[in-house]
Amino acid sequence: MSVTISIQDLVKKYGETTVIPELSVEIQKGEFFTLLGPSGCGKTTLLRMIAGFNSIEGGTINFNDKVINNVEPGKRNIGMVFQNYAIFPHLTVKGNIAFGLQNRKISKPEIAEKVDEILKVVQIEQYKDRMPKNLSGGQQQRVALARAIVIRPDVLLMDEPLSNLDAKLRIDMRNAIKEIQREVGITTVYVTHDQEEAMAVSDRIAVMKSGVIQHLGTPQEIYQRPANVFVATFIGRTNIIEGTLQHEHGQYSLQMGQGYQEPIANIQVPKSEMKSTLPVQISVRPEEFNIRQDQQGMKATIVHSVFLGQHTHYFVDLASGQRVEITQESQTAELLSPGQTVYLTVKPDKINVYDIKGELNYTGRVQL
Ligand SMILES: Nc1ncnc2c1ncn2[C@@H]1O[C@H](COP(=O)(O)OP(=O)(O)OP(=O)(O)O)[C@@H](O)[C@H]1O
Repeated sequence: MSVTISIQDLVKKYGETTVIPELSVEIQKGEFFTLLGPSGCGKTTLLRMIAGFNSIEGGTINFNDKVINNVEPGKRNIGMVFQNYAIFPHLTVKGNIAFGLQNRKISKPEIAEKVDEILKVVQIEQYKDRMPKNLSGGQQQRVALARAIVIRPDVLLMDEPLSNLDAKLRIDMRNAIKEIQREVGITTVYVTHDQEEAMAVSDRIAVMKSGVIQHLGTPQEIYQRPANVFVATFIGRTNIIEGTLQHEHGQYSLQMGQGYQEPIANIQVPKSEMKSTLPVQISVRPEEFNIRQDQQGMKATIVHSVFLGQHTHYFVDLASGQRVEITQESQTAELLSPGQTVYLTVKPDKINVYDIKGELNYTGRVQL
């Protein structure tokens, strides 16, 4: 029941093209682990390798201590849920869920008991005798999930399971999936390109680009200290601003925009790159700016505002001409008007400073 998945130096090639070059990761027992990244980054390819549907051109996949590279898919004890449900249209809900058990030499009363138990877990007991065509998309997806977990798999693999559902149902279902996964405790690998969905369900996320894991961490770590500019811009919204990092008497300060300099702690620049002035890219999330009227900070001009109830979203031009997005709690004070001059400061501990290529986060833990 439930395994650790260790992936070592895994390589996937299609003909001459390498889609995954030497990927290593360890997915913990019972963990909800998500592969997140843009279309074509190799999420599905990696999931299919874990399932056994794709050949492996190098490296190993282990379930606990056992190498499963050459174990056929049917013998890996895996449950799978796909985007298109893949439930049998000619079987009832019960029939669909029982299907996987009927091949497993389990007695009929025992099958009925297991099916009833799972119907409760995924909360579709009242539909057990219905045909799939008489169910909503969300209910069909619950059937698919029930069918995948009723066999008590060691690993649950899900590939974009919610993408066919409408926006509200997607949110309800992702909460349901998270709850059910927690209840049954199966090691789960989940594929999505939707960063909000990934943040909502995952214990840890691997953000991928071109077959390479760019950042592996908890949703909080990935949001607050993205490893590089690609991750910072892929997860949530952010502003990337050019600036310079000054180093004097062992202290760092950040120059951003005209006339705005802020001492900054927790900076680690590799010795080989250290200069007294280093051009950098700075990532500031919209909610980390302070808008001020007291001439402290970067001078900027309000372009327009969008009132969203609890929050107001401002588009603001810096003196350099760069437009940034700022989210503020809507206060009782009046909205700032287009054309109005304001001053911006940022919370220094919340910003991320990257090398000029955007590849290395000087603010995070980096290898010196
Ligand atoms: N059978 C195949 N033959 C050749 N190339 C393939 C094959 N399957 C996938 N690829 C390529 O491998 C890369 C990774 O594809 P994959 O489907 O794993 O991406 P993905 O991250 O799951 O994308 P999406 O979110 O669009 O499903 C892509 O460049 C794709 O074109």
